[in-house]
Amino acid sequence: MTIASDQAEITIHDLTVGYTREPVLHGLSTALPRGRTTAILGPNGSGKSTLLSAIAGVLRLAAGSIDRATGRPPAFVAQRSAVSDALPISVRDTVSMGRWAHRGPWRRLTSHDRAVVEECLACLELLPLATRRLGSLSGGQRQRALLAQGLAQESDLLLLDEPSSGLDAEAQRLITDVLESTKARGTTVVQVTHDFTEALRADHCLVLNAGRLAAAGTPDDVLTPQMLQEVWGIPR
Ligand SMILES: Nc1ncnc2c1ncn2[C@@H]1O[C@H](COP(=O)(O)OP(=O)(O)OP(=O)(O)O)[C@@H](O)[C@H]1O
Repeated sequence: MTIASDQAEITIHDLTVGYTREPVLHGLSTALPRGRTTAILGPNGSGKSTLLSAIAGVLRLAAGSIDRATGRPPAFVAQRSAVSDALPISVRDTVSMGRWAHRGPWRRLTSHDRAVVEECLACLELLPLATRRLGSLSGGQRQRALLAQGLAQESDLLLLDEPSSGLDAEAQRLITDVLESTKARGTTVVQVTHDFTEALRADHCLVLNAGRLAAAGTPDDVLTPQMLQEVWGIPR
């Protein structure tokens, strides 16, 4: 499925990007629909997180372009392993940092900022943990805190690297519900995932294989038995 240019939030043209001189992604061109959920799938090392980081603007492109329909900075929720355990900040402070995108670092938050923070804590069921140190939380609790920080940015583009991995069923359901209501408010959600069930709920899928785009389209179009065999080696 191709996304019409007036329906695209992100248009990627001939993207080549990597960390060393050897590129990880090679000549990738595609578009991601606005106000919808896109799942980025592929085997380990296929370049999913690299693509997400490139969209987030934290990697310098070796060639090609990534264009946004809107100019607002995206909210980027990295994998939980990217966040140091040593940070001596509370869960509420962590979520408040999401407001820096609007206010600037260390500025006093307005009453509106504080209301957004409390709303994001509540929607991820974090109010009972709000005064706890981020580093003292379990992995799943911390993952929820980082998602709440991403939501507090109120960006129209939410980028998530494996938001549900390692979570119990209840936390996964909570995150699914939160992402659904985020999309319902018009936010474009892009998430890296290894979970086919999660991908089947997305509106759009990108499949990467060895740094190249293997397929793009609706889950039904893309997650075919042939694709599962070709990319993941899952027997038909
Ligand atoms: N910071 C880095 N420096 C150098 N190489 C990196 C870095 N991050 C990733 N790579 C390399 O880029 C390639 C793609 O990695 P990436 O993390 O994008 O894959 P992925 O599809 O997200 O993998 P996974 O499913 O294991 O999370 C891998 O070969 C990896 O070793």
